[in-house]
Amino acid sequence: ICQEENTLRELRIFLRDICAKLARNKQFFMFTKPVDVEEVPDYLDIIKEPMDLETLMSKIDKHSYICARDFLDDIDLIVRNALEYNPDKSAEDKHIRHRACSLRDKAYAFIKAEMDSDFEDTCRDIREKR
Ligand SMILES: CC(=O)c1nc(NC(=O)[C@H]2CNCCN2)sc1-c1cc(O)cc(O)c1
Repeated sequence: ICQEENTLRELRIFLRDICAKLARNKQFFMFTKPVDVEEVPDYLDIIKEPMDLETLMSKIDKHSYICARDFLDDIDLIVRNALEYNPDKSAEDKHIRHRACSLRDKAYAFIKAEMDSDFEDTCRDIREKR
């Protein structure tokens, strides 16, 4: 169990670093905080499960993720929400969809580049046992 806690601590450190790098990227500014209903009044009528990078970071601290897959599922939620809320052919919607796809690709690339697969396998085993 102690070894498991060490593994999960290492995972949290790793995920915080990735989350911080994504949040620092100016391109992803609109994904960094919960959508402000003042700015975007109809957002919660369309998007039932909002997600953003600040919420992701607080979920790391609450030990919500025990493998990279769970973290990437919330990244995918940010992306899915942006694609659903911005479906139009307009330049603005296309731009936001492009940024969302770029966020997903960068997140997956960071995980792949910095996480060796047997570390993720170890995390998956811990998840299976819980
Ligand atoms: C994150 C997101 O999905 C988002 N989408 C928007 N789309 C639009 O405004 C499109 C929708 N189609 C019609 C033309 N306007 S604004 C917006 C947003 C931007 C911010 O600076 C902060 C924030 O919290 C949310």
